[in-house]
Amino acid sequence: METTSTVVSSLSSGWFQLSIWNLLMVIVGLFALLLILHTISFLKTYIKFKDTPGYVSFLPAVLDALVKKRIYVHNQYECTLEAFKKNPNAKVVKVQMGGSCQILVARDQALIKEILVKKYKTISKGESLAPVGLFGPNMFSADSSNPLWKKHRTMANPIFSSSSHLKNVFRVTLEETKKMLNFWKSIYGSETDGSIRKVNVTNEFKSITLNVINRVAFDYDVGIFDNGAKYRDELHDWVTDLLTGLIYTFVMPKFLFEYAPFGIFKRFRDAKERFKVATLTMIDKKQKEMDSNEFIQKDDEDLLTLLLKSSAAASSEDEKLSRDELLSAIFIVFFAGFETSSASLNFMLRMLAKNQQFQDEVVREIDQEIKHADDISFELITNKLPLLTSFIKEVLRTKTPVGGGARVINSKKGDFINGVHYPQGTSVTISYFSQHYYAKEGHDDFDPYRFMDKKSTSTAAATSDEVGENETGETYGKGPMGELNIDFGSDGILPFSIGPRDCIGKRMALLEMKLILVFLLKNYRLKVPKGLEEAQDAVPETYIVTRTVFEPYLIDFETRQ
Ligand code: HEM
Repeated sequence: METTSTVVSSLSSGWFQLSIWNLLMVIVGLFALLLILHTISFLKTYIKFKDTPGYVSFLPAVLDALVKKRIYVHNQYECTLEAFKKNPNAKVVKVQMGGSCQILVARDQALIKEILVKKYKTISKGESLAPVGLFGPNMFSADSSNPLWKKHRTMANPIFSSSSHLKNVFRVTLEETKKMLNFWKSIYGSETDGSIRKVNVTNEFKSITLNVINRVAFDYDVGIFDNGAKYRDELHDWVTDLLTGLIYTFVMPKFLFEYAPFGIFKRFRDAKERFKVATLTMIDKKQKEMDSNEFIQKDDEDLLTLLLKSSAAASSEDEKLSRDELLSAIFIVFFAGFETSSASLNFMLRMLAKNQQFQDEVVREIDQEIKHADDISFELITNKLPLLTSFIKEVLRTKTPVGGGARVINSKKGDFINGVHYPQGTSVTISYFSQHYYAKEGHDDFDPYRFMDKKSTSTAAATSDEVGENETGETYGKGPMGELNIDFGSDGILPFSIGPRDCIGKRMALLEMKLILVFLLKNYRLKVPKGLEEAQDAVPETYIVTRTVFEPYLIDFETRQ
């Protein structure tokens, strides 16, 4: 009996030892197989792009970023700039990480124009940004050859370009800025002279840009400033879950977002559902309003009204907008329309608070033009205050909000870039980040006067109210934006990209940001809070989607006497 049990136990422990050993062998074997496959893929890619100079890492992109302790997107931008620096004469470089490789373009305005303007249909978005189409393809995610893109872009264009709509942006922004200051006073408290201290501008500007985009584009009042800090925080958390989850969908398996009952996956699902319900309610409310006799025709109709009207007028079912299409159109304007502007404003406020002497000069410029904050006019914002305009451009240059525009070679025959042939499927990115570095030599050399002497070289319709497109789709004319216009030709920067796929909201963003700055500077002196100078200098910057900070910027708003 004893002998039998000893045999059994020694057998089973032997089997156990054997199975652990086997398991280890399987893991080592799998790892070796993965390594071999990875090496083959790395070598194949290396050989395919061997003629293009650049940055090469054996590690896949996620690991390369981990090793450098950088956020994934930020690492891509820094490696691109490194590649350009290492190859001082190159206009085209590569960034190869593991088996994937991007071709990147900067330094040559003619080449950038050729790709973004002339070739926008062949070197286009492809499916690279498909995940941004959360509720189906939209203006941002759809390829240039997709008729949906042209349809949505054409419908939305008047909202973001015409004089009457831009004046609406002006009016709404001014109203919201005043409300924002009262809101700040209620949550941060104010001193007897009205000064407000240690305002977390990184967080606060999200509220105003959210409010403005919703009112302007959808005639919908989110009302953040009419409710307390709790409502604001809850709304910010919801929106953050939606946007963070969206970014993760680019790099993590899809099924996690559909089924995983925990963490960001669940929060993202909940946020998406909440967005859907809120938006459909908004659509139904607007539709009811339009169906009722009380509907008032306005010449600055919002995007939602335009979309619903054009869908109602469509002659065939195909031309009508489905509910998902409407949802998707609304989502993209909301998504693209607030984070970029609030992040840019954050850096603008910080630069002004940090550079007191420069702030003096800007304030002098504003004081020379207007006596009182009530005198701020559309004309003042669009056509005057050249120093402030130059400052805004310099912040957009050095703190490039969107670091690159990803494209894919779509034509079967491939395409030539700078004389080199690249096959179909090659990822080609215009590196706005690197272009801004080379645009005026010296990315970190912050010079707010840099753009003072640059006059726009836009030829057609420079003084008219119209903004148009030439035969290649390049926008021309300053239109209602007057001098508040970024011209790639003379300024050398492209924070809003150029060509038919440029930022549809660029005029709105510039107007909104400059108006908020003028209103704040007319009423307050911006300062870094006492005792926090060093800590604020040390706040690290990064890119998550747009350029941002790891910790918030805090600003004192001291009432001007
Ligand atoms: C400082 C603020 C902003 C910056 C820096 C910015 C930047 C950009 C850039 C660089 C692109 C092109 C991306 C690419 O090359 O693929 C873009 C596209 C776009 N932006 Fe903006 N943006 C800003 C504000 C806004 C606002 C306020 C809206 C409001 C609607 C908006 C809506 C869009 C849309 C819909 C597109 C896609 C257009 C298309 O593909 O046809 N953006 N933006």
